[in-house]
Amino acid sequence: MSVHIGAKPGEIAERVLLPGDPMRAKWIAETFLEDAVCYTQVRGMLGFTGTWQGQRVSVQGSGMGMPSASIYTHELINEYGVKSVIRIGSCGALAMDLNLGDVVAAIGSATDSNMNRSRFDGLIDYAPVADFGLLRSAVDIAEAQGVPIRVGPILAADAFYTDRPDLYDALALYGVLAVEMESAAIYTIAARYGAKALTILTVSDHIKRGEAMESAQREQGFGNMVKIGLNTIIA
Ligand SMILES: Nc1nc(Cl)c2ncn([C@@H]3O[C@H](CO)[C@@H](O)[C@H]3O)c2n1
Repeated sequence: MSVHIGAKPGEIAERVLLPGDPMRAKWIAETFLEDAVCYTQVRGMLGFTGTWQGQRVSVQGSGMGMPSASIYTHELINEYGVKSVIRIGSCGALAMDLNLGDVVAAIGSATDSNMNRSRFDGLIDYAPVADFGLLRSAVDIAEAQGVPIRVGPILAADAFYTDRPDLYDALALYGVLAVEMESAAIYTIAARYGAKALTILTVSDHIKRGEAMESAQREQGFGNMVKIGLNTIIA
């Protein structure tokens, strides 16, 4: 086992979906995977391995925020030989032409986190980006599933509650579609250690319009995203 994941070698598939919420990892495993087995309950951050269309896939909770997501991404790749990760989660929309329930694929991820700045002594703004092959597959698969998918840059923020909504307005002028809290770390660590990464999100809130999804809507909306994620990671 690694410091934060209680799996034995070989118990985690090379392809891993990363929801932030461990209870959503459980829901995905129980709803979509065949023969799902829980391989870790360390700190309540559940992980499961099963099969999707006959292919081994794992689903691992990452927790909220880049420090937590960094720990799980690092250990999955470096201790368990994971080759590709797809974050699936929720986001708050900034773009006015996005609506609740829309699906977004993050081509890149701006961040206010210091985690990347400190990697380069604050001298270089590293650009965390998605793996192109996973992104292309996700777009093709989403279209085949009849689910429109919006591709663009997002913001991975350290704070959920911000005092600076004016900065979000400025980012929207540069085409930033939405806000979440993990993608920049997942992209950076996957690139650093030679794995592929993608983030697919469902718009659960509209920050500018002050709208939020009802919980029932969330489950249905997330189902489309999960299927896109599963079909993409085995493609
Ligand atoms: N900053 C932020 N803002 C909004 Cl409006 C969000 N909507 C969903 N999330 C995601 O959901 C969790 C916070 O509820 C985080 O993991 C984050 O990635 C959001 N994170």
